[in-house]
Amino acid sequence: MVAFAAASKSLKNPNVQSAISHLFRFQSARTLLVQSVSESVKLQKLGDFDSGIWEVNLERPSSKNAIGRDMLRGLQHTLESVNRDQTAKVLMISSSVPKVFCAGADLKERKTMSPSEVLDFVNSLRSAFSYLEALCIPTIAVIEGAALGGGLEMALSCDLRICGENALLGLPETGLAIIPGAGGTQRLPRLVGKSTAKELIFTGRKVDGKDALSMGLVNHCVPAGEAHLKALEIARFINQKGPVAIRMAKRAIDGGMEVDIDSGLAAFAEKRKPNYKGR
Ligand SMILES: CC(C)(COP(=O)([O-])OP(=O)([O-])OC[C@H]1O[C@@H](n2cnc3c(N)ncnc32)[C@H](O)[C@@H]1OP(=O)([O-])[O-])[C@@H](O)C(=O)NCCC(=O)NCCSC(=O)C[C@@](C)(O)CC(=O)[O-]
Repeated sequence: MVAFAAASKSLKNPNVQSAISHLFRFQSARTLLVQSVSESVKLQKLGDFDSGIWEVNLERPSSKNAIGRDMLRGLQHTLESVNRDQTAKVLMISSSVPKVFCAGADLKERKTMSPSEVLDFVNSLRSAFSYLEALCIPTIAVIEGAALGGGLEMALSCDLRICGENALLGLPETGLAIIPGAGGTQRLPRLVGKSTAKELIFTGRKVDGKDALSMGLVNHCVPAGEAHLKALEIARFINQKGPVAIRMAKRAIDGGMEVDIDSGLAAFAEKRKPNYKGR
């Protein structure tokens, strides 16, 4: 009884609380379930106190996670199952291929496609990224290494981006005589400003993690190899909050950014979608 009282007293000590939260922060996550949606896309659900944190893992080493038709289907099915399941609270998107997040569209497969097949593919990729952006729960892209072309466009569709210092981010499409067709021309300027986005897209320049942080392209840049840990730390903070409040906050921010502030607040207060004026 005396020992119990002493233990509960020490639990109230701020130093002990801080040590516990430090331990909690660095405790590695336990994966409870791995679902293989396609050969190159795996869905992991973390367990124990991380229950609610889900992770999409890109795993196509032969092409540095370049997205072809099969991988795109896997991604679409995965995102749909995440959106359907009320137990999912936060989604991380990461790569199990060293030194790369995603190399963009599969350019080898592209060579085998007819012009109309290319058009269909790019439309589907764009829709998949819009679906990702509109997912009802927060999403975090975990970027170690290259996130290029469609790979960066996927990360831009997430709510947060965490990268390692070794990251290489860019939209090199104009060098291939195409444009970033999966939303990069729209999402990059909204994040870093019109002029910086134009410079990056016109020149195809690739930036490292530190530069990406300084231009607001990522939320955090951490030492190489630590992006996953940082993302998990943030996912854990989100996971402790009220899930309905988090979903509503995401809707309010995303919906409100499209309209002027008064319309955004009115729509939120009346629990309706904003009335968009004009096109
Ligand atoms: C990622 C690094 C830095 C790794 O650089 P690295 O580690 O030096 O690896 P690598 O360059 O030796 O590549 C390893 C293997 O991955 C393949 N690979 C690599 N990337 C792709 C790809 N995209 N498509 C298909 N295969 C790819 C590459 O061909 C090679 O295959 P192998 O020769 O061993 O058989 C380098 O490989 C690289 O720079 N890749 C190209 C990145 C790029 O240009 N991405 C833009 C693609 S276009 C796009 O995304 C268009 C889009 C989505 O916006 C709109 C649209 O669809 O039209």
